[in-house]
Amino acid sequence: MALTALLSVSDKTGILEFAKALHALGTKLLSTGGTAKLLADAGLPVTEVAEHTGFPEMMDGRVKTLHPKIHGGLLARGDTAEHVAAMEKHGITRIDILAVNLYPFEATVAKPGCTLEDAIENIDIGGPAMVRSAAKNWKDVTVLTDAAQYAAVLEELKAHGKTSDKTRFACSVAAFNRIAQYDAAISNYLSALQDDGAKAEYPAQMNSTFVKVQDLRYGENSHQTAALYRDLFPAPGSLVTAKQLQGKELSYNNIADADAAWECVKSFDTPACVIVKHANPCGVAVGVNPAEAYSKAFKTDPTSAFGGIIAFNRELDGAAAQLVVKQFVEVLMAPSFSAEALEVFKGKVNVRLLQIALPAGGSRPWDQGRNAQDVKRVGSGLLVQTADNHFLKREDLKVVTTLKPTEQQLDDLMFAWTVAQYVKSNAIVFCGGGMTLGVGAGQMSRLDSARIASIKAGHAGLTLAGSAVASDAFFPFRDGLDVLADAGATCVIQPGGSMRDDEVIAAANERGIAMVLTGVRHFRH
Ligand SMILES: NC(=O)c1ncn([C@@H]2O[C@H](COP(=O)(O)O)[C@@H](O)[C@H]2O)c1NC=O
Repeated sequence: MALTALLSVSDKTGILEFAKALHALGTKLLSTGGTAKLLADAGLPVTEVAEHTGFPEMMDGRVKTLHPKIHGGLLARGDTAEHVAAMEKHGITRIDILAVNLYPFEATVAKPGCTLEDAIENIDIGGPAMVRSAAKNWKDVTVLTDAAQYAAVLEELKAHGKTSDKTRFACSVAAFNRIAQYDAAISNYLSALQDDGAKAEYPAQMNSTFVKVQDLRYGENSHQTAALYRDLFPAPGSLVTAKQLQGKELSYNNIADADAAWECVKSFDTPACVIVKHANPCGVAVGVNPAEAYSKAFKTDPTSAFGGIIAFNRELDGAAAQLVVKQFVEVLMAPSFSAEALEVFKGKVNVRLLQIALPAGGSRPWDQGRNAQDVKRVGSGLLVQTADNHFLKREDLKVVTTLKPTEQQLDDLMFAWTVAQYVKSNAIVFCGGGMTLGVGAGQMSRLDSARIASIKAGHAGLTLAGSAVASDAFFPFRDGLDVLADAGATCVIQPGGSMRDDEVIAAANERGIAMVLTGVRHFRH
């Protein structure tokens, strides 16, 4: 018996070709106003839903398909005698295939100046209702909610005259997912609306949709299970858009560390390299090319770099690859890899190579490829904040000491500040000559971070004489500054804002240090 397909789409992409192919297979076509017109104009025999139900489309299209002849045709179970009898009694035709895409609610509310009225009129009612009916009755009905599904379904129809259970079930799941996304968008929009019509930054209810990228072997530890999900529409240049070119499966910790490395390396204009261990940079440097940047970054802390996650913001070329391959590396990330670099790592089958396109607009696209919001789980709750996407400009700096920093010192301070943004608090970062010299991370006391950073520089055989230091937050007392001065630092960048700023500034003057304040803090927990 010939199949019947109901086509009702707002986005008409690919629908004509799909309808033509269905028609060629002998499928009867049913369709709503605009879609029916498109098909009829192309010469296809199509029955309008209004003609099929004997009920006109009305109320500006608010009522088109909401009719028992449509929903009975979608919901009737083929294996239930009572359902089949009801269809016969009421002259209901089985609808075997349903292709629907919904009124563009998400695109409408994304437009600047969208009114509540525009938004409400773009809430599709009949479409989701049909999709739910068809998806519930997946054993009898194939439901398509995305033009990308048309080709595969046609292939099956051509080959077998029907779709498989597996395909229909997969289509049903995709359909319910689409409805969930759609309803989440409506709920988010409406629950963010305030009395004055403005949109609240944080809606009364937050509905998020994430799509699974992959299961992971385990979580942070082997007794924990884990998976990676991505945003429905990931930002270009973000970690989840990475293509793995070779290497072992990524682990949970690999991904967390890779994200830290990638976010940090993206912050530099010039060729840069970031080496991360346990979510903290243990070596960061800029250079004339990736090879030089890597050599400098590695020197900061060769011990910690072992088994590190290494990110570049330029193509990884053969010269840099020849250097990196000498160390044990877990993950290597770059916007691209030269043929020579790929050849170097060909034999290192375990090394994971991740290629991530930098977003258009250069390697320093502050507003692109970064999350707008950060979220963190707390007991039965979610902490939400705007992401720390503050990027300091040189002109924002306030010199507070009698000694003014030189241009070279300002370069070093800006570099140190950029790195400190990606180091867990309390962060103290000694730098010089475009490289990190000592990194103190994640300590409960700033004083200890300062001590650790200086000890680590010593272990790496690096001198801190004449170094520049960034502190991610203010110095509560002068003691932290004294540790930096004792180590050999000559300039410091910090937010300021402590009750004892005067004491700290006086200490800097006393110790011959040039100090600049940013007015912005970069806590990272
Ligand atoms: N009201 C209804 O009964 C109804 N039935 C289907 N629609 C939608 O109408 C759109 C297609 O309309 P047309 O074929 O007229 O261009 C589709 O997005 C479909 O989801 C409806 N529109 C809105 O609810």
